[in-house]
Amino acid sequence: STFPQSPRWKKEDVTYRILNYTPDMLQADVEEAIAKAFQLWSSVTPLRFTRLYSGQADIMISFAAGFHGDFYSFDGPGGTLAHAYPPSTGIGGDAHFDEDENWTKFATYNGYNLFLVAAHELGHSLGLGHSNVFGALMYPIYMARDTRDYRLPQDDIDGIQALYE
Ligand SMILES: O=C1CC=C(NS(=O)(=O)c2ccc(-c3ccccc3)cc2)CC1=O
Ligand SMILES: [Ca+2]
Ligand SMILES: [Zn+2]
Repeated sequence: STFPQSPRWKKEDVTYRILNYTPDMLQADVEEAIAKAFQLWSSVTPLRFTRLYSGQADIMISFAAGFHGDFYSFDGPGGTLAHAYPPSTGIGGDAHFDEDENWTKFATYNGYNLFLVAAHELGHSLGLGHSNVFGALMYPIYMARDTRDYRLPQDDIDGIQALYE
C-alpha cells in the first residue's frame, strides 16, 4: 500500500510556482504536465492547487543540475531523477527535477516523462511515502507507460485519501 506519512498540509488550498523551465520541452508542455500531475491528486481529495507567478508558494518547482543549494545534489544523467520534500514551511513541499535528465511529454524510452515523475514527486510534496504495490504511482521504480489517459491507481487513491479526506 502507498504509505501515508505525516506531516500533511493543514489546509485545503495549496499554492505552487514553477520557478524555471527545462530546455528539453516547450514551456507550455511543462506547465501542462505539472497542472495534470496536480489534477491527479486534487481529483480524489478536497485539495485545491493554485499556481502563483511570484513570491513564496507552498510547493516551489524547479529544474537544476548537480549542487543546487540543498543537501541533495543531483548526480548527472541517470541515477536520481528528482526529489521532493514533505509538507512543511520553507523548503517543505518543494520539488526539484534533475536538469541533466532528458525530460519529455511522451512515454518514450530515451527520456523521462515529466508528468509521471512530477505526479510521483508531488505525492511526496503532499506527504506520501512509497508504495510496495508494483504499478502504483508511488512505487519507487520509474516505469515508462502511456500517460495520455493515465488514471491514478487505486493504491495511491487510498494512500492520499488516508491523509486528506
Ligand atoms: O523520493 C525519491 C527520491 C529519489 C528517487 N529516485 S529517482 O529520482 O531515481 C526516482 C525514481 C522513480 C520515480 C518514479 C516512480 C514512479 C512513477 C514516477 C516516477 C521518481 C524518481 C526515488 C524517489 O521517489
Ligand atoms: Ca540524475
Ligand atoms: Zn519517491
